Amino acid sequence: MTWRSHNQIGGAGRGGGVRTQTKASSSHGHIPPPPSKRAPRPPPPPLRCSAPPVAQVRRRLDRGSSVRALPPVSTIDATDFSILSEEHTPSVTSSFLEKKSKHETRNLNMSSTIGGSLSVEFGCLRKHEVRRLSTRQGSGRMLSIRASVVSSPDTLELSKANAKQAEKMVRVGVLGASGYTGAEIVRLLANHPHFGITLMTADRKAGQSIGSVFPHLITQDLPNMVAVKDADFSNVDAVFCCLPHGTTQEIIKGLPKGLKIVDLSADFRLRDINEYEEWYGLPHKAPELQKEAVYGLTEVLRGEIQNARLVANPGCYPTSIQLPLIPLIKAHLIELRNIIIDAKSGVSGAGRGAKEAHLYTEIAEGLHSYGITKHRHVPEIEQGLSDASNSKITVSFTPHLMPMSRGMQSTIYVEMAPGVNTDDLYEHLNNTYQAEEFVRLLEKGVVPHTRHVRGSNYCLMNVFQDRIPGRAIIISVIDNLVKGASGQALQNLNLMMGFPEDTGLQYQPLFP
Ligand SMILES: NC(=O)C1=CN([C@@H]2O[C@H](COP(=O)(O)OP(=O)(O)OC[C@H]3O[C@@H](n4cnc5c(N)ncnc54)[C@H](OP(=O)(O)O)[C@@H]3O)[C@@H](O)[C@H]2O)C=CC1
Ligand SMILES: CC(=O)N[C@@H](CCC(=O)OP(=O)(O)O)C(=O)O
Repeated sequence: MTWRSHNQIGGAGRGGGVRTQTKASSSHGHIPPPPSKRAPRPPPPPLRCSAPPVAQVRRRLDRGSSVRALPPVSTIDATDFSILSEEHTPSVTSSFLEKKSKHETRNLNMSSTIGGSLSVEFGCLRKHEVRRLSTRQGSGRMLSIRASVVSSPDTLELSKANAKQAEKMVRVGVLGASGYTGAEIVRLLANHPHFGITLMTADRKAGQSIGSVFPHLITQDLPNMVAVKDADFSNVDAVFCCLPHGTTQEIIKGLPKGLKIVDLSADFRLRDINEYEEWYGLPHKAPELQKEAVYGLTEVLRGEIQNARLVANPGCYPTSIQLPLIPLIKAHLIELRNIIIDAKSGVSGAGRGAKEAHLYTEIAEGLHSYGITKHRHVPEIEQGLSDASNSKITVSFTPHLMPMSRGMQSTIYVEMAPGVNTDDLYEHLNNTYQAEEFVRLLEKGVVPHTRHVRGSNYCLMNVFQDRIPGRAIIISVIDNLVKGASGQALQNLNLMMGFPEDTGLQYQPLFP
């Protein structure tokens, strides 16, 4: 019996899934693993940056005695767990376990609440990666384990693996670290096991420390921000470019050619540079790089992103809109005409720079429509939808500013194809995204709200029947700064560097 795991549902992380297995109890309460689990395993392949994770650790939980870590079957940072809390319902006993300090014993008294016997196999845990998995035992009891991995001091294999990991640390530059998306990159990388920030740039705030610009990041021991012109890229393997559009093309053109780049601006998103010039009112200054750029809508273009050097990270509105619409268009479930999109954004979507339209007095206590018929995300949305249909699609799109700091909702009105109903749309989206970590269809009838994704990389969506026959309403929500910007950018750089795409992104939403 297998359970859905982060890696199994995480796309590029599929290389190693977290699996759990339950077993019936023996008279001693000690159940040997099934024969297939006991067969000698081949020696572990070496850890490589570009390889999917290989480490596995197997633990066996025995009735009333202990949680025992079996010897690592491969190079692994092993850790232990202690009971964090227990929850009881008439049919379910849940034990929430958490990692013990790395110097504590591996034998933990599990108490009788666990019952039965359980073998839990964690695939591919990486240092500092946090996973949660649940398994229902034969008795109907539920065991939930929240695990993270730290260095285990007691195996030689382990320290070798750690040394290899350290060698492979990716040195990351954040250009525009004093802005909202740059700060969000710094926050996300604080828990990334393989990416370390070696360079940060700013413009007006050049020369300042991260703690002075963003006190919430004071705990991060990072270099001071420098102006781009003073940046030393000799210590950098990859950059997140979090700069305003228009300034980005020339800066990226001047970067060393060996760098991997994820550009969060709009400068490389439109394949047609004439279209860029028309919608952005600027000449394109790096058309040759435009040809190389890969559009970074991760769940749709994962294969191309993996091999890219320069990724154009999608805009926040286009992300929330294309994720539900592209699969429906590809499957011919909706008509290509009369797609109407009503979208709302938190004010952080506009960046940190002071603008009159974004003053508290302009934003609070009201709703602010803008960019009607001419928002610069229209060509980006239409490019993605047209690619999906192999024909030119046009949409009606109206964005709004909401009196909230972060969050984005797109409410999308579509006509269904003849003979198609909302159950068909639901089933198709469900099938499309069931293996994805970060895109989730809610249960039927449940309404996605921006508060359900705050601070996380999730896109939640659902489909509703309109009162007008043949029409459906799709609601999609993201956090504009995470899945709409820095989170998706990190997902992409993970892929480009050969790591599971969810690395460093396992944040649950902050609620309430
Ligand atoms: N905010 C969002 O939700 C999203 C933003 N994006 C895009 O990501 C990019 C960054 O956005 P965001 O972080 O919100 O923007 P901010 O305005 O908050 O930050 C901009 C950053 O760029 C620096 N900067 C400004 N002008 C220059 C320049 N001429 N040369 C070098 N550095 C400069 C700023 O430095 P300093 O502070 O020192 O002046 C700051 O670090 C933009 O292209 C934006 O459109 C994409 C998706 C969503
Ligand atoms: C609320 C707000 O102002 N949002 C921005 C879009 C944010 C975004 O995705 O920007 P890029 O396309 O530049 O990356 C806007 O409407 O221009």
